[in-house]
Amino acid sequence: MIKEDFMPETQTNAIVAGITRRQPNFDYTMTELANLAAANNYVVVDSVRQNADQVVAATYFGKGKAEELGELARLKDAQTVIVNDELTPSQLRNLEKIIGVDVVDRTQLILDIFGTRARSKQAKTQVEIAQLRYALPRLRQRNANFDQQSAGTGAGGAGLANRGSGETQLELDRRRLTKRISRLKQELADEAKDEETRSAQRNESHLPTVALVGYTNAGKSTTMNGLLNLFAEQGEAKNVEEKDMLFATLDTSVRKIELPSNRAFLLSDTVGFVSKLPTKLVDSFKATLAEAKNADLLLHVVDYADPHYQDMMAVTEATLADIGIHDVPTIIIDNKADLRPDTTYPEMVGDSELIFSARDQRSLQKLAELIEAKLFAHEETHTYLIPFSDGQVVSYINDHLKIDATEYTDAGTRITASVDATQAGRLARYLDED
Ligand SMILES: Nc1nc2c(ncn2[C@@H]2O[C@H](COP(=O)(O)OP(=O)(O)OP(=O)(O)O)[C@@H](O)[C@H]2O)c(=O)[nH]1
Ligand SMILES: [Mg+2]
Repeated sequence: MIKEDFMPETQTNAIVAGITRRQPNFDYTMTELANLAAANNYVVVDSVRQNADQVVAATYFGKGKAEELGELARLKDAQTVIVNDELTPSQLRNLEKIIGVDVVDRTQLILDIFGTRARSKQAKTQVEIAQLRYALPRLRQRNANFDQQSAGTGAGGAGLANRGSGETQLELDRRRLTKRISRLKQELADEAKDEETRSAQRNESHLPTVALVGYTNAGKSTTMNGLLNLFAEQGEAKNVEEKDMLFATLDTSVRKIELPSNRAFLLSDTVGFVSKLPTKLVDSFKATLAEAKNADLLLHVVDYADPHYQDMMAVTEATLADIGIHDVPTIIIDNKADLRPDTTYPEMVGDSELIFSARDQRSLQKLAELIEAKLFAHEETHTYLIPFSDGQVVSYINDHLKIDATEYTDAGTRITASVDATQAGRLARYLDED
């Protein structure tokens, strides 16, 4: 298990604040904002909302509300106000002036969490690009009160902020930042090319691919590990990290799963989603999410024990659509059923949804069966007669196909097996349909 190395000496009190336009999931996005804040080591001391049909262009909140927030911050000893949306640079600056404490928007908060969690070079680069793109238009504004920035909000390129004064210095900073963004993008593109090659090599046997997707902390990594522990080949069983925290996984891991029937597929685990995931971040993580895009089957893991699970599902579906993932067959996994009272599991709901617990062997078995049924639904069963002289064909079948029967006859080995279209073509000349 990887140790958290982000532990500020002092915790910062924060107030979370949002504008509701009476959208149905508003309460939920505020709860989530508080969770995101907690994940960033803020202590949330209050939650404030304003009902409004639209935001005020200059200050986001109305002036009265902003002043109220300032008073509340002093009353509650909060050093930061966290806003439930991405603010424009000028809204951020104006609000800070009125409120008198640091203002952090939802985007900054999520970027900070990703910054803390990123381990691999690719994840770090992806997060840094998103952070720099966020910081670029805010360079001047954030500079105005740079000295007041608290440590907890420093990930947005504060180190690159303009410390000098005057237009020239600012221009210089901007140029330096822009240059760094394009260099990082180039690095990422080069890596993506390598990754493509690697993934092609990994899948030279054209195994079907299955991708875990879903909300952060839903149990994707735990499901991956459960399947690995039951079905992975020796040496392929290296577990991924599972942890009770938001965005534990930022990289994509791919493992081979070998089913008892002899069939195999590649399973990938990747970064989770959250509502209003900043588009810059989604953009940056396109390479990481490519596995899901190219998958034959998606496993949409849902935290079925969370009262907001339906909101979370909607967010996941919207994010997938955003990334351009449409029409991939999907199994919905209602996970953590063990935490729900009076819930029976494993149990199917219709033919593509499974009430499940990643900590339960029978659930994992059932999931494996379901995946197998979905992936290989298009297969046909044929009987082949292979002469003894073609022993390598028998080996191929034994290694790659699901076999229903084997019989040794005078003319050769008679095997009944399931094949997909390609395999059917390859084996056509051995067909023995008497
Ligand atoms: N009780 C219970 N806990 C579970 C189950 N599945 C996962 N968990 C726990 O939920 C937490 C999150 O699990 P992960 O597998 O790390 O979640 P994830 O979807 O990979 O999350 P991210 O990588 O952050 O997106 C961990 O503490 C798991 O032990 C389950 O079926 N039952
Ligand atoms: Mg994970």
